Amino acid sequence: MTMRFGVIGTGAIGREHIKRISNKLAGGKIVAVTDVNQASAEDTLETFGLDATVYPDDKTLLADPTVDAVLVTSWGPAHEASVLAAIEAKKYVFVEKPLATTAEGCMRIVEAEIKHGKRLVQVGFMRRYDSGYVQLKEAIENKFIGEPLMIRAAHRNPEVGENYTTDMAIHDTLIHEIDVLHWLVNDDYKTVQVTYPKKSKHAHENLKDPQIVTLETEGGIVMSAEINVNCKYGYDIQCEVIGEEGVVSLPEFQSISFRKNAMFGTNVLMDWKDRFIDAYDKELQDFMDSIKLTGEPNGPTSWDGYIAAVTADAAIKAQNSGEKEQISLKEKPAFYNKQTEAVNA
Ligand SMILES: NC(=O)C1=CN([C@@H]2O[C@H](COP(=O)(O)OP(=O)(O)OC[C@H]3O[C@@H](n4cnc5c(N)ncnc54)[C@H](O)[C@@H]3O)[C@@H](O)[C@H]2O)C=CC1
Ligand SMILES: O=C1[C@@H](O)[C@H](O)[C@@H](O)[C@H](O)[C@H]1O
Repeated sequence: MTMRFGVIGTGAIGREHIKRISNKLAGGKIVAVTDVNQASAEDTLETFGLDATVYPDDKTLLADPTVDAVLVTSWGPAHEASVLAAIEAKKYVFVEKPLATTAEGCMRIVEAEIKHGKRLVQVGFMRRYDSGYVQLKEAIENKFIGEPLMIRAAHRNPEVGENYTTDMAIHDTLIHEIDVLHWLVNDDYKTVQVTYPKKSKHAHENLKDPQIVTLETEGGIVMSAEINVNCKYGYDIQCEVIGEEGVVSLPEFQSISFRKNAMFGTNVLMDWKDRFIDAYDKELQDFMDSIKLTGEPNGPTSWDGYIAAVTADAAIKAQNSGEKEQISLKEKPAFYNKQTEAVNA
């Protein structure tokens, strides 16, 4: 059976997902779109050849009985209201990060989902579907490097606009490391601290860039993540896990090597859209397939969105205090333990 999607937010990533569902993945179809910029929503019909209805807002789109699931790809501050409305309408939801911009907002979604009684929501933490990170996790779980002790990560963007602020380094950029690093080692965060190296001359006046975020887990693993969003040379994601018996590293993005003009080299990507293209495909294919198979999505949960929000809040506090800040999570509801057991069974 085809899953009929409504799309809330037809900007950069909304369009990427429309394209992959329409042209690349199996079992999905876009039947409805909306955007506060109505012209953008209308434009997707022609650009992607969609046979879809354009709605004025998320509420009217959700009232369409032909919509089985929604993609929430609007701006972060709009996510919570659309996700809660989708749960109320009993529709499946694939929501881009962040699930909500506050921990309290994420908790409202968790509570609504639990009240509904089965999982409806998947959060777009696509790195969990990237084959490089999956291989790292397998190596850690197979004890290939013994117990993991430390992680060194880097998240580098070529440049950011004037509207990118110091706290966005945490809730827009580091949020991917926050999600994937604790998942890799299956441990909970305990503390976070932020330090600022010498400022890059490419960072605009009010932006502190680069930043070093140090996360410590309950099990004592120390993770150092460099956020460097004006590195100029490319979009570069690094991750090295240092264990008692060895070290494993995230593979470089595959590209041809070249010999030319007395140089030997390889290309570095410039755009986030290309780096995790397979992972974006896999997360949405899994969303559709697992709902068809089990009636519930199988990927990152609302609880994962809550963990990321609490950790990001503590990291923003640490940006301002310069101190080591505590990360305090509420107890995980049994509802999400049950889901994890079912997935692992
Ligand atoms: N997983 C990933 O790697 C990435 C995730 N994202 C996330 O996806 C979301 C969207 O990001 P972009 O596409 O880059 O932003 P964008 O600014 O290109 O697009 C956002 C769109 O949402 C629309 N919008 C805003 N409020 C709305 C509302 N209440 N209802 C309907 N439409 C609304 C805007 O008019 C705009 O067209 C963000 O939360 C961002 O963090 C973005 C890029 C990569
Ligand atoms: O999610 C993303 C963007 O919103 C963010 O701005 C970038 O820094 C990330 O690399 C990208 O994956």
